Amino acid sequence: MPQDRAAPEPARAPPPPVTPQRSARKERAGRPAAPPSGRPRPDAGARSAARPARGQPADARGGALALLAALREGATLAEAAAGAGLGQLAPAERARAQRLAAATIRWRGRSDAVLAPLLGRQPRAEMSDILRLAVTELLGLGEAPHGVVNAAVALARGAGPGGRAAAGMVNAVLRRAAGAQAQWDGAAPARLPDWLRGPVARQWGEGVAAAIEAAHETAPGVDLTGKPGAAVPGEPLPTGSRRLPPGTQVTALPGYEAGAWWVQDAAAALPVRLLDPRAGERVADLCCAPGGKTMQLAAAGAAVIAVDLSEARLSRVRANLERTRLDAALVAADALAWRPDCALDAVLLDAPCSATGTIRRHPELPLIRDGAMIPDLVRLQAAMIDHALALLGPGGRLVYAVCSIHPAEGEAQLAAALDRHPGLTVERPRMPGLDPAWITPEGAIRTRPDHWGHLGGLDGFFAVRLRRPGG
Ligand SMILES: C[S@@+](CC[C@H](N)C(=O)[O-])C[C@H]1O[C@@H](n2cnc3c(N)ncnc32)[C@H](O)[C@@H]1O
Repeated sequence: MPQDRAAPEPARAPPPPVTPQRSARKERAGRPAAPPSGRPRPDAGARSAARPARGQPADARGGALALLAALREGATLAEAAAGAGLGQLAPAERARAQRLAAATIRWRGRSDAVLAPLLGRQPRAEMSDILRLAVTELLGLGEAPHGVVNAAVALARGAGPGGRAAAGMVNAVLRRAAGAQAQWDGAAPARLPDWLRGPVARQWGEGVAAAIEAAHETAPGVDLTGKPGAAVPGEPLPTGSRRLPPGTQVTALPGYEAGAWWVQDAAAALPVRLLDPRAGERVADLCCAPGGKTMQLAAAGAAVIAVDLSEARLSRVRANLERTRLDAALVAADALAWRPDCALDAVLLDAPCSATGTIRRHPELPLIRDGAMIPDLVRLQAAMIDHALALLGPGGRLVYAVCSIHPAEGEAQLAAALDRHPGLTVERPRMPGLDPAWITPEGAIRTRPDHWGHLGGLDGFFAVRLRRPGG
């Protein structure tokens, strides 16, 4: 993502887990983890765009184009960057390539508005990417026109058959685009895709849909959650998290080595605060990786069983627990098949979802998803809620959460769960710092990317605390 950091534990999974993952994977006995383990920054100066050798990007611009090409094949930016897309680029160039690609996607509404009147007909995809990247650099990042235009022309020339002919068009279009700052500034942000915009606008109105689109143009800051009493760097946020500027390198900050805190969006930190775990309580974190919420639960002193389907992703939970010297029993299992040996006091279900609340950090998501997965996700979430409730003792509590702004995964999911489970009650949030406007009429927490605009926004999340009857 645009952040130039060796993200050791992002709050959310880098590739948004939009596909329901279920398999008849054999349950493995839990064992305790080993005890003590942006707005994209303007880049200085245009650099030369060397021609890629044998398909490998030669510099950050070539890398950005390789990432944009991978998105057309359905990859996320993180997947593309982790794969072969960036070839042998040095770390600083890789980071710059990622920032450029993310900025190009984030601001595509503006670059398309600038380019549309300058183009006779739509160029092929590679040329469109070269043009959008260059317009983003010129008008979004304020880079020097001659360097940006020369680099784009060189990239166009090297872009396969027809490249030499297209280079003339790229040159002419960009020389005119360089003077279109007013069109850029006045353009609308990229629209949400219809499959998401429709439900969002029906739930909260056209104005909110537009505000969310505007919020998606801003790269998120880096939020930290600390252990109780720990000194945590960054500006304090009302809900207890701390915020650092986008792109902050966290590994050099005080407290990193000591494991005093971890990276977690302020919205992602709310579900565990809503659950309010107590020392000694038996709590399951049913979809735990990469472990931001597991660490919160463990730091509160709960006896945590952290379950995830993916062994590979569980290894990140293990590494995070080691660094923070926190403890949880890790279980690789399908949450729908897993059962503890005795009833639980509480369950945190941070369910697989469309991840549409995280478009600020995954700006490519609207380009690579078509909404077809929503019904399957809703069915999986409902089955997980039912199973999670069955794991609780009488009076036990369940927090259901999703990093989604699709109401089918949040508000409608809650209504359906209450219909299926007579006697189940919603417990309204009582945490400090919560904006009362985020509490729904039913008593759930609903954050959206357009909230906290004055503080830099936060992810879209839905979280609700449910209590089983009895106890
Ligand atoms: C939204 S992420 C969880 C983020 C995590 N709670 C955190 O705060 O760091 C969803 C997780 O659900 C896991 N998952 C998906 N299907 C699952 C299933 N059937 N059983 C258990 N875990 C599952 C995925 O591997 C992914 O790690």
